[in-house]
Amino acid sequence: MEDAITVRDLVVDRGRRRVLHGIDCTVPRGSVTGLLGPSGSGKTTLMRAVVGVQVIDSGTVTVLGRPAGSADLRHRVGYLTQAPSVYADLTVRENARYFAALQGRHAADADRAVADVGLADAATQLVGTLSGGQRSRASLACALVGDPELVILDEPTVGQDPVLRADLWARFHEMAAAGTTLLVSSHVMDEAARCDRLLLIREGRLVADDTPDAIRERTGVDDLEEAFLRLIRSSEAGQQPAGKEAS
Ligand SMILES: Nc1ncnc2c1ncn2[C@@H]1O[C@H](COP(=O)(O)OP(=O)(O)OP(=O)(O)O)[C@@H](O)[C@H]1O
Repeated sequence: MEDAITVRDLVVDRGRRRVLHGIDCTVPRGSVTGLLGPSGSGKTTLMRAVVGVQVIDSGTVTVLGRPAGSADLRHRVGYLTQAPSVYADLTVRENARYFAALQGRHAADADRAVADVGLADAATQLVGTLSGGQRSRASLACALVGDPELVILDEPTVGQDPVLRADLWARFHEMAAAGTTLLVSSHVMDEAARCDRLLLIREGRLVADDTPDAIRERTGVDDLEEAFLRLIRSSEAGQQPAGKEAS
């Protein structure tokens, strides 16, 4: 089956600086792919290119068989940005129902999305009165409410407690098992092990594109943070960066 996302030789400059230096990667359908890397490494920029809101300098980004940003992808791709995009003067439920209506979905779909992110008890609370972590989950509910084929989540678990983080990751895997493709960014390496596949990015270059087990095997360590360090060191030493093609 064709991959959900195919990125070829993607180069992006932002503010006169090269931010992505020729990224090549694929994201298989029906999987949870983690986009991991330090702050400022280019994760958001790559996600913006996939969603089609980033001006690119060269290369191609193909999403669900179409050029990224194509109008017909609008309802097929969900995007959670780092800044919560919900209305502060509406309740959680009203927000979810509003975004559901925009996507031709029903109130029941909205209510399910709210429950899925653990906000059922806060459904009637104004978003403006929520904690940061709750607001981010309200935004997540709105990104998921249309049941998109591809979901791009920029650091969805920041500010969540460990139980909620575990619940959210379980929900992501349920969605993947039902056929949804998820690309999830994080700079917390302990989330890497929760992903089916990993894209490791550093300073705008891909350091690895593989499964967690393959990365462990290649580097000879179980801890993915240590594995990531070894991959960086070997790429800095001029060796072939680890990746699918290199294996
Ligand atoms: N609008 C902008 N103008 C100029 N430079 C930008 C702009 N947005 C981002 N950058 C730069 O591009 C680089 C990559 O940023 P990006 O937001 O993609 O990183 P990130 O990996 O998502 O970081 P974080 O984990 O902190 O969100 C950084 O050096 C950042 O300073």
